[in-house]
Amino acid sequence: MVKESDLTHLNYLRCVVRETFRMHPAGPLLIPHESLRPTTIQGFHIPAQTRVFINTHALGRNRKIWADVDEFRPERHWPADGSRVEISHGADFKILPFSAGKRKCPGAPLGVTLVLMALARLFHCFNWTPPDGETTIDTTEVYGMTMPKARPLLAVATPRLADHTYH
Ligand code: HEM
Repeated sequence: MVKESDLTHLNYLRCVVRETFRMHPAGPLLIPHESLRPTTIQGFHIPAQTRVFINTHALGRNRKIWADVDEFRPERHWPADGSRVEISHGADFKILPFSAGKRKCPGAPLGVTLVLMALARLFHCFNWTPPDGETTIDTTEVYGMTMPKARPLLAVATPRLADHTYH
């Protein structure tokens, strides 16, 4: 069974999770913040006490940053030097699933570990197919403070390991 110590080595799975957060961030506008003092960022003036939203959903679909934005393509995150794929934001700030800075999600390491572990075990233990008669899995979302799926996920799990593994 997959162990926590395996997770740093599962680089393709890490790409899958990063790509999922690029396309489907849990909070599309993160949590609203307020500027304490006036500032200017890349020519945009932000007065003090302005409510600021970070549109991380738009960041993940920004065509100046990403090619083929609507394609789920985990390989795009594969590091040329073989280093570990970063799922929280890296130095380039190209995705911000947990926000950044001093109010960044303090649960990010735990969140990343739980998501990786759940997926790793589900992929290791089962083959997954769409329900009978369907060829794809519907990933349409509802926009709001969070982004739940529009329709419940329906997928068929078939065990792929020896029986005793599941007890
Ligand atoms: C995949 C899982 C998770 C995601 C995608 C996520 C995402 C986020 C985001 C986007 C924020 C807002 C940051 C901002 O203010 O801009 C946040 C805040 C926060 N998260 Fe998470 N989170 C996850 C898991 C967790 C876990 C497991 C915990 C606790 C064990 C946690 C605790 C918190 C807390 C306390 C804040 C508020 C931080 C503050 O305002 O200073 N999160 N999270």
